[in-house]
Amino acid sequence: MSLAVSSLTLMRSGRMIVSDLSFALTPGRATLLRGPNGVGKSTVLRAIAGLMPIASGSVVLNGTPLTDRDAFQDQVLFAGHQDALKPTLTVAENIAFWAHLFGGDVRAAMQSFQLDEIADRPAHACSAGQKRRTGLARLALAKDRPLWLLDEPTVSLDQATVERVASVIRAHCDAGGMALIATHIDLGLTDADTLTLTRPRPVTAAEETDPFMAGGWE
Ligand SMILES: Nc1ncnc2c1ncn2[C@@H]1O[C@H](COP(=O)(O)OP(=O)(O)OP(=O)(O)O)[C@@H](O)[C@H]1O
Repeated sequence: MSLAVSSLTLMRSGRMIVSDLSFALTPGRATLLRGPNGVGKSTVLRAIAGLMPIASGSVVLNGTPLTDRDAFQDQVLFAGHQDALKPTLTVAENIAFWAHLFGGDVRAAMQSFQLDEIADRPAHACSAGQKRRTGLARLALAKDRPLWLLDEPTVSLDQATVERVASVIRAHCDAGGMALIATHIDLGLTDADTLTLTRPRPVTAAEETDPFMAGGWE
């Protein structure tokens, strides 16, 4: 059980964002993905989640390559900047919807993120923090997915909920899971590993005119 990322290169709109990145995650460990704004943290998480193409390199999770799309993604939970809520559905309905996808216990997920009080509120009528808590209830549903990819999971959350999220991540890792977390906020995961991204070298004139690179993907 592991995630192995080898020589990963990622492009956005013809610009090289990440160059030749290699790292491995081992079961039972959380890794904080660090680096300044715009360095590519979300890009790395989205690429591993299969949400954007990779230019070169390989990503293998528990022996399954990223290119084996369904088998790979069945092992991954991605929680991005957006809360992925359906605005007209209530909080409870949104969580029930995800439970169809991930399995898990809707009531326990709601309790875990203290959502009972707002269970019947349409998502569009929730505050930013309530939306985020609802979105994070996916963590309680997707316990069986070994790899969690979390992009700034605690933005808009109060301190108590930040600690709650940290304890859910800790429990996931204690059960043998892996988590890769981009965050500018201290989650209190004192024993987590750290992976710091730095900017790739500037794009050369030759690369600028290369038709493959100039094409872009977005
Ligand atoms: N949709 C897009 N199309 C093209 N380029 C993009 C797109 N989204 C982001 N980028 C660029 O990709 C680079 C990496 O962005 P990314 O969001 O991965 O950074 P980040 O490290 O997560 O930043 P932050 O800490 O601000 O969240 C940035 O230079 C950004 O301008």
